[in-house]
Amino acid sequence: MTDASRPARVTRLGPNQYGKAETRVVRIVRDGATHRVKDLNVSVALSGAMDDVHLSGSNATVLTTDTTKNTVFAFAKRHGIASTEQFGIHLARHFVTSQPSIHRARIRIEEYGWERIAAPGAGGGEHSFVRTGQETRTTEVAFDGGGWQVVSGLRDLVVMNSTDSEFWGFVKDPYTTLKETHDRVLATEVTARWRFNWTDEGRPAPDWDESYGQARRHLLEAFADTYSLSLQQTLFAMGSRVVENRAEVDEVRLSLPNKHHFLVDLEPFGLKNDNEVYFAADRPYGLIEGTVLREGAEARIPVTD
Ligand SMILES: O=c1[nH]c(=O)c2[nH]c(=O)[nH]c2[nH]1
Repeated sequence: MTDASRPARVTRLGPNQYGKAETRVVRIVRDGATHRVKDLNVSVALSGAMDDVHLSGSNATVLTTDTTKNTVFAFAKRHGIASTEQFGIHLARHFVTSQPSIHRARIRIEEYGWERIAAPGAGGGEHSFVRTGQETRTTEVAFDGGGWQVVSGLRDLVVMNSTDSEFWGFVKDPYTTLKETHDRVLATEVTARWRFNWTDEGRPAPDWDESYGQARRHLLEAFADTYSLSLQQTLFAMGSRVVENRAEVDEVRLSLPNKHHFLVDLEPFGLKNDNEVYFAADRPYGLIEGTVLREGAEARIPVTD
């Protein structure tokens, strides 16, 4: 076929990545009779010289997704799981430095918490656990052979203030029916991600577990301390509290569904509702999202995911 008679190419390959998603690994550390549990959900995404596998079907540059899953399990034994961040760093470094075709690795990790059951019987406190019903800890580590980006966070952290929340002074148009309120319930389910300014292994890494615990504490304390005139204002206060108190964090991205609590009309029953009985609606919900940045820092956490 001559060039002139060859049909014009209408497609080309755009950005791509691959890897095993959601490898569930549980690592038990047996310190005598006292056991510790790390329970993770690890997703690996690799990218690099992967044109041929898409365009010609040659798999010569492909480290299989099955291998990436096996590596997660092997590294849980070989390196242990000191923290989600440290585990992600081990994995990302391994994939990028051991395979010439892999130029970038992104490791997402969710951690599910387990608490000891303090039963009076023998051994209960040492090897029996109950899943913490609260939040899930999250981490995303990205490495391109040069710099690191670590974004940690949490999701499903449900919080409520039963007062100290008002909402008034908003736009009224022909469709507005919402009543102004000077005392409402403010409840949300926090998804937070925060970006560390640590980018290279020449510098000491933060103490990941300490950082997580403190960031979580600051989010909760700011939620509780803020006399709220809107969930947007509370969002900014929560993100600011983390950035102001944690020098290792430059950016906090928050997604806060407004879990509306509507006062129930009890008049038909001859009862007065003095801010006591609410209908907790599950949908629709207002969705308040925003990023808080350290002065001079750039927004790098994606707005939508
Ligand atoms: O804190 C709030 N922010 C809003 O933007 C909003 N909109 C709304 O209906 N209720 C609320 N509450």
